[in-house]
Amino acid sequence: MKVCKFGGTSLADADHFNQIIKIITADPERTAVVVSAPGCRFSGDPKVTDLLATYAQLVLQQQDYQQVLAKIIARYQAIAQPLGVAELAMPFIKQCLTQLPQKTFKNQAYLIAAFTAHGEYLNAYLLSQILIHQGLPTKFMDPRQVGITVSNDPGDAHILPETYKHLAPYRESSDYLVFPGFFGITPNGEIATFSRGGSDITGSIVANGLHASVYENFTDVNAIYAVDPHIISHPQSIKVMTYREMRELSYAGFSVFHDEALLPAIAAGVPINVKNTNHPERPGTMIVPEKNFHPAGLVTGVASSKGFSALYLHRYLLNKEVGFTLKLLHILYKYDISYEHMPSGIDDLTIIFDNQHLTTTKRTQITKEVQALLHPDQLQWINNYAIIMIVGEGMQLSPTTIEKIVHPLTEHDINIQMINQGASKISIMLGTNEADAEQAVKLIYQYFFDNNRIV
Ligand SMILES: Nc1ncnc2c1ncn2[C@@H]1O[C@H](COP(=O)(O)OP(=O)(O)O)[C@@H](O)[C@H]1O
Ligand SMILES: N[C@@H](CC(=O)OP(=O)(O)O)C(=O)O
Repeated sequence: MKVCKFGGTSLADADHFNQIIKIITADPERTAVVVSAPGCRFSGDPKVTDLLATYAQLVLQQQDYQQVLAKIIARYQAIAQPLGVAELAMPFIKQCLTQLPQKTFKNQAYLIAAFTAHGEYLNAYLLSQILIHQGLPTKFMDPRQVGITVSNDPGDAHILPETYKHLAPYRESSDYLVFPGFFGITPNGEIATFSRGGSDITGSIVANGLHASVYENFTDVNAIYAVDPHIISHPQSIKVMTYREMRELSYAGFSVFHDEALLPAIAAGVPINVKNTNHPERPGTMIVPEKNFHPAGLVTGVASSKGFSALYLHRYLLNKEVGFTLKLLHILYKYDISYEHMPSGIDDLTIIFDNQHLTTTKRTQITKEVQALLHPDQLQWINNYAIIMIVGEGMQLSPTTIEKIVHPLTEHDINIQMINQGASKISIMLGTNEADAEQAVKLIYQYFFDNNRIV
């Protein structure tokens, strides 16, 4: 059995629905399907998930939501009508969407989760109706009935292990199984979503639970490229990469695949194949376990991510002071703040935070407490911080990679604020100003990949 996940752009309109049905029916192994909500049809077109988020906000602010509700219904209508299922599917879709404001939710975060999850929920329902209409035996895999069970974190849920037991009975199914991506049901019966882009996570969970031979992730690009195509046009494709290379690159900005979507597939040893919905005949990128992997070059990919802040602390003899880091971590724990990285030297320590987890109030609280408890000689916040991740299994074999990375940057006067060579030896992380990040990525990419030069 193969699990196919289709992203929002692959489900944006009726033509794309026809295309994905061709893909599903072209291979008898493709029986499990995971769908996102309808995505952008053209540049500037809102994703249904974003329309649903606006709908939720208008309801919370007790403002008129009729216009956005009509837009959401119209997106489903525009798919259902040409595919001949408007009469069959639209009454349920309209009813679900219209009744959302009358439902009661534990708190605002659960309301937002339930509204946004309906993008996937109704799209999976719609695809099921279309497949049934075309005479294909199909089950709509409603997460509530199937038992896709997630933690009590409404917008950032994690899968609970019982889900895999609940999926097991469907392994032998010969029907098409259509799952909505992006959300599950908490033990208390509330809807909770994964973080944005989280339908990739559902695909991986389903691939694990159904013991799939492969997890095919269909999107709108031919492959995972060695660099974000928004930074370099027509970059080199990656043919094969390892799970851990992908994990590091998706964490640092390769938005094509959610960084939390690797774990379930890894746990079950399911290879992932990222493919283009519009060119399914192309091989795409295979993401595989480390064993038996032979790197094609030193570096597999270069990613960058903005939106970080760094707290720099200097204290003479920091290395000799027992408990300094412990006290610091205790302060972060007290204010419920996670950190991303913590490189340190003999007298210095830098902690890098993702701005999404750091409110202005929390920042003020930590600053005061660090000053009061740790008495640093110097404390400085570095704003507009970006990280750049250079990743490659091949880097383990060469002691000179760091020199090759740093050289083009120093030649172009790019100030590197931090260098962190991961314990895994397959990645090197740099910290720069946000303003320099894109240029740095371009220079590193050009050095390692341009003119088909694989170093
Ligand atoms: N290294 C990369 N390789 C391929 N695509 C990338 C990369 N980095 C960012 N992207 C972007 O990811 C997009 C696909 O992800 P996404 O929009 O989430 O697709 P989907 O709607 O199919 O889930 C591509 O269109 C591309 O712009
Ligand atoms: N629709 C959700 C989940 C998702 O994964 O979407 P997509 O596959 O279009 O990235 C979102 O927009 O976040």
